Amino acid sequence: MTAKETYLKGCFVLTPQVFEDERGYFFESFNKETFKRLTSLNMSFVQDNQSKSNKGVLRGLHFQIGDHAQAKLVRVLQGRVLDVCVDLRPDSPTFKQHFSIELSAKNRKQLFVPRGFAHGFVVLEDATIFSYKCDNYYNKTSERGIKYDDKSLNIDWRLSSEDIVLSDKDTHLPTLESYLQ
Ligand SMILES: Cc1cn([C@H]2C[C@H](O)[C@@H](COP(=O)(O)OP(=O)(O)O[C@H]3O[C@@H](C)C(=O)[C@@H](O)[C@H]3O)O2)c(=O)[nH]c1=O
Repeated sequence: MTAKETYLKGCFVLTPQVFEDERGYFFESFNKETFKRLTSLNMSFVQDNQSKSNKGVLRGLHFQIGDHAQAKLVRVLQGRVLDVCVDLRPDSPTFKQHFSIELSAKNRKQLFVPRGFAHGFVVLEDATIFSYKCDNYYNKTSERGIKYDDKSLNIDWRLSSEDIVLSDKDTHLPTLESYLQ
């Protein structure tokens, strides 16, 4: 496994070491000790989530607030996404800046999204299976979000808005400016 910190402090891209042989492949998708050695973070993940979506589905930008804030370790088991996280830590030098990366079953990359970030992804292939670990439990009343096409964030989602499929909830998310007020 290798880990590279992005320009957003505490946000890492991880790439596992893959062992291939005549049977197929093997890799450690998460190892608490290795993760700690590479990132200096002693994570205790408590919930694993999985979702399946077709091309064009965009989930995000989501986060939980207060004591229910979540760090997430995200990856793709099948297919391909463009994954995006936004630094919403008011005291961070990169407040309101975002990082995006293609995650796929092929590249096996993982993104570690710290607490205090919004997170979302757009699916680039049908039947994409997305999987993530969270260090805090789901709490419905603490859920918040920012609209994916927020003008001030100016995220390049690669797909045009006509090709993007949102949940009803995600259609009605506020802009960053109105959320911060
Ligand atoms: C996130 C979540 C949802 N649910 C339920 C609520 C709802 O009925 C159904 C679908 O939920 P959502 O529409 O919120 O699912 P989704 O839009 O996939 O939400 C996820 O998006 C990505 C980008 C994230 O970063 C995640 O943290 C999470 O917010 O699943 C849980 O039971 N546990 C959970 O942890």
